[in-house]
Amino acid sequence: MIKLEKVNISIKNEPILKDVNLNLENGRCYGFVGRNGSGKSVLFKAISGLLKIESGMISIDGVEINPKNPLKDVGVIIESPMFIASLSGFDNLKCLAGITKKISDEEINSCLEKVGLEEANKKKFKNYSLGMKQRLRIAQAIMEDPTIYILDEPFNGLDEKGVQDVHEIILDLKARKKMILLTSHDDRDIEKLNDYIFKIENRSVVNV
Ligand SMILES: Nc1ncnc2c1ncn2[C@@H]1O[C@H](COP(=O)(O)OP(=O)(O)OP(=O)(O)O)[C@@H](O)[C@H]1O
Repeated sequence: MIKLEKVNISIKNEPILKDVNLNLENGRCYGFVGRNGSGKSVLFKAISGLLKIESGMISIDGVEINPKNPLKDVGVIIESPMFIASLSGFDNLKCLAGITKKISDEEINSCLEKVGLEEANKKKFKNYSLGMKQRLRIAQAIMEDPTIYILDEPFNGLDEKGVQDVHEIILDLKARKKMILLTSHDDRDIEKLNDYIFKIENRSVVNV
């Protein structure tokens, strides 16, 4: 379980989130909504351990998460990962998979297939369209089959088929009892996929 207790976050002395308390359990999908700039990405970065909080505590199963001890076993889409422009989609994923050496080439290919990039996986990343880049980010987040998924706007730039593919991927993750944190500006994604919805408003996170 991921727990946030009285979490306060400021960036450059500007308070962004105040007194956030959350209990996030395995096997659930949590949707976060809120206006542009309300703090969704900042919250996701803090939960991932990519950002230092001002006060309070973020923990997983009792162990503190912070930039010195970031969340592990997690697939993250927050900022653009550093894909290499001159490499194909497959080679980019192979490079990243090489860090942990957990998965085979076949598993990478099956992931590319899941996100609908089987045809394009030999094209260089620099020649990918916006939607293809987003599909590759999703493949990268799911490829090692982590337990937790932190997906900030995973539907950005996707066409209708792409949105449908990612819905199916998320429903499959839910069926396999993964924890998913999700943001989307489209209420249809949020309503279809999430068990719980939180709104970020006036620096607070409230139940919807
Ligand atoms: N690196 C940064 N430096 C300064 N301010 C920042 C930085 N990152 C985020 N912020 C500020 O934190 C606030 C929350 O930003 P955040 O990106 O979390 O919003 P969001 O809810 O994800 O918005 P959107 O829906 O547009 O993606 C904004 O006021 C933003 O300007």
